[in-house]
Amino acid sequence: MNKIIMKHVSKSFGQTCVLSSINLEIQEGEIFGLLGPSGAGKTTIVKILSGQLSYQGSVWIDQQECKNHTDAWLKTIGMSMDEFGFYRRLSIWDNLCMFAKLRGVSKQRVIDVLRQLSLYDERKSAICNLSKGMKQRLSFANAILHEPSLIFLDEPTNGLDPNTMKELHDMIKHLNEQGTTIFLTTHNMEEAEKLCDHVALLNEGHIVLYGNPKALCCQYDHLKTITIQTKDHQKIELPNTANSAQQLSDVLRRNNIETIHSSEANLEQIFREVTGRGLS
Ligand SMILES: Nc1ncnc2c1ncn2[C@@H]1O[C@H](COP(=O)(O)OP(=O)(O)OP(=O)(O)O)[C@@H](O)[C@H]1O
Repeated sequence: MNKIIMKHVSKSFGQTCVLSSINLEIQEGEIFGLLGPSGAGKTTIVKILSGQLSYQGSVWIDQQECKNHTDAWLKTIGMSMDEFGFYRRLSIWDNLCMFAKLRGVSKQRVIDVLRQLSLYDERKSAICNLSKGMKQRLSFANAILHEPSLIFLDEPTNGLDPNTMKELHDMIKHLNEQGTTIFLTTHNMEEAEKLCDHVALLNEGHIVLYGNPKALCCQYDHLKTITIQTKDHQKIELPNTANSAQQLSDVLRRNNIETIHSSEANLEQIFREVTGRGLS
């Protein structure tokens, strides 16, 4: 069943068209990744879906057309965005308790979530003294506090070190296993390949590609490569096609191979192939 449907959604700021006739379907219970370079329009889509921006076209969430997002509906979604929306001088505890009260969530649930995200021992720290990773975890805590069925995560791991990123990925997967639909944006293709059931690539306000990350990588067969490290320390990269057979057999005949491996196309290469540009 579809959790979100977008039909011909467009958005302009003044004369500038930022999104052009976006059509998307996000299934209930999946992790969906919206990928694209800076300025592609990812945050604009999240803001439209979460009722923060007007738009042309139509959006359905849970089979209901979203023209006016009611307060009751807003309680069914969670959001973690770059602008954290916390009071910087207040503590983790005071901030979360305030949001909990607004959503009718118990203090026990605040304690449970803080423990789950390893923030309980830091609960008295002011927001302005937190590291980037702690702020991301806190933002995530706030998004899941009221146990929503749909969560928007806008670049949840941006700027995090690999360990903190892995922790957050585990939390996202855990939440998804419990049935929560996750809509995340990222420019990190590796993250998308690891986490997402489906991805859409957004470029200059258009969806240029949609699919399951692994299926897309198989589909772009001609981007597969063979990498050979020779005994005399040369690195040879060949496309994984029949045309490379001659070169490969030459190296083999010379008995000059130290290591050899083949690799599938990745989303970064596919994006470059489709748009003619990189992601950063
Ligand atoms: N309120 C606004 N007024 C005018 N232009 C805006 C507004 N919000 C976004 N834009 C413009 O819309 C375009 C898309 O912005 P958006 O933040 O959606 O991109 P993004 O893909 O999320 O980028 P990033 O990865 O850098 O966050 C950008 O050119 C941005 O400057």
